[in-house]
Amino acid sequence: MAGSRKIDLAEAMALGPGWRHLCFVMLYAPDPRMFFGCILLRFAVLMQMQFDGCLGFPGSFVDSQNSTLENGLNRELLAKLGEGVSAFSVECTDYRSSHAGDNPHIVAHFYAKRLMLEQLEGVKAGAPRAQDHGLEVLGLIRVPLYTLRDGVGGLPAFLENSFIGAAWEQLLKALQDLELFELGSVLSFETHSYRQHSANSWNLK
Ligand SMILES: O=c1[nH]cnc2c1ncn2[C@H]1C[C@H](O)[C@@H](COP(=O)(O)OP(=O)(O)O)O1
Repeated sequence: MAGSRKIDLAEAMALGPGWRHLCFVMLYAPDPRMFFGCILLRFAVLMQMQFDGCLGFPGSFVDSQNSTLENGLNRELLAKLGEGVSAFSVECTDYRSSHAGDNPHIVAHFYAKRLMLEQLEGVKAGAPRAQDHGLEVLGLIRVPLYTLRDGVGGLPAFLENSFIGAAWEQLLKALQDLELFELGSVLSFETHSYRQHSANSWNLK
């Protein structure tokens, strides 16, 4: 979906039945714990490993004709992540952005939902019992929001993985907008991941 444009929700919903709606969500929670006794974890941010080895966010196409996008997304989360998601619901008032691409006619909606750490842990604990676990979704991944002393380990190395669709851009934009991580320290125009993804950008500005 290269060359997509940012649109607001009302405009997206007025596009008509020829358009399909993709919804994904980044679940995250403040995490005050320390890693190895010296690395502050800051936030727990969840992504998932897909069946094809790519990293992405939970979600999929949702039916926008018979219910709201958020209801469709919440049902999808139940199938992909299991009963742990019944402790909350994603709402249109949460962090959200929408991008429309004309060929094919798809609108991609990306949400971020802030949870309490216990809720996030509940999602992780329940995921192995979800309907799609082990088939489409191989497991939940925690995004490392730190850099190791070598300057490579942690988030910079994580960003070199393979990501599906616009997941790489969505992750970075959300980390930046929600001020979960200071990206300037890990992302330079020289990095492989930056060059790789900016060439296939969804222009998520
Ligand atoms: O996390 C994501 N962020 C952005 N785009 C994504 C993400 N995960 C998948 N995708 C893209 C890839 C495909 O173009 C569509 C649909 O993927 P999926 O939900 O796997 O749909 P199917 O069941 O395969 O139709 O979204």
